Amino acid sequence: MIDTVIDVRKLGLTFETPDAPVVALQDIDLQIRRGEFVTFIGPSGCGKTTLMRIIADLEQPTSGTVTVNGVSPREARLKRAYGYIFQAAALYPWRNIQRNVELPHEIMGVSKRERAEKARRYLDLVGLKGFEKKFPFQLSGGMQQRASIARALSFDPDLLLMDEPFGALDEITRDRMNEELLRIWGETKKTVIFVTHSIDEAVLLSTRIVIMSARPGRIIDVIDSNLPAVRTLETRETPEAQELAHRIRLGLKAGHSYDEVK
Ligand SMILES: Nc1ncnc2c1ncn2[C@@H]1O[C@H](COP(=O)(O)OP(=O)(O)OP(=O)(O)O)[C@@H](O)[C@H]1O
Repeated sequence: MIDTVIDVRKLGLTFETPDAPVVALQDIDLQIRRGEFVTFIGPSGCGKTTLMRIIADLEQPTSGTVTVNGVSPREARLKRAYGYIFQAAALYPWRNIQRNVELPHEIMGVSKRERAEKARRYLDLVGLKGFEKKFPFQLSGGMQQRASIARALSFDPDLLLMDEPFGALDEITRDRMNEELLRIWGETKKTVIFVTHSIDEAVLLSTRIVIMSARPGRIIDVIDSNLPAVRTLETRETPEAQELAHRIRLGLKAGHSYDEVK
């Protein structure tokens, strides 16, 4: 099994627009190993989503190379090598939660019994046991987001791409989701790439923090976390965590971007 899950070299993307070219990403070099939890943090517009979209084959770079598990993003996508979780839960309102999780398996021709079993197992993992028959509108935002996480996990991808998945949630729900995610990550040992605007969230979750600068988006610092592997919400209050948060703040400031970050 290849240990380097993501290998990004000299990556750049310039969008051609009617006014002027927009240099979204420049000279990005990044390697992510199996089992890491890597967070991208930086000001709005620095290219975090674009970088994630290139990894997911939703956008093509204009220079440089990317491999996912040793193959091109396109091949990785066709092999369903990753799960992609967006900021807003993308659930079908006319299907109950269980049938939302089942849908992609249904399209792939998985038997009714097998897909029902999968959906139940992953809904249970994200703490939604007992809510299988509810429709999205009957659930809170956090529960809907957990349902989309269950759907992404149900393929058992080794890699999870999470683009500000908890950005729209209130702080209490967000804390719960952070705990939930720490637990799932601890249990499943997946590689996670996570985008956030929150320094606290980056500190709590990551094994490595990638700080990006304002446009053109570049990596200005990569910080290894020295926090213990097993964490709770209280870990954020430890001196080590405070020190890490401070280092992230300094990194963002060095990129002249701190004022734009919450
Ligand atoms: N299709 C596109 N055409 C032109 N410019 C684009 C396109 N997509 C993104 N951009 C620009 O590229 C830059 C990076 O955008 P991106 O969405 O990746 O930033 P981000 O760091 O994820 O921002 P946020 O934190 O606000 O989500 C921005 O300046 C954006 O306006």
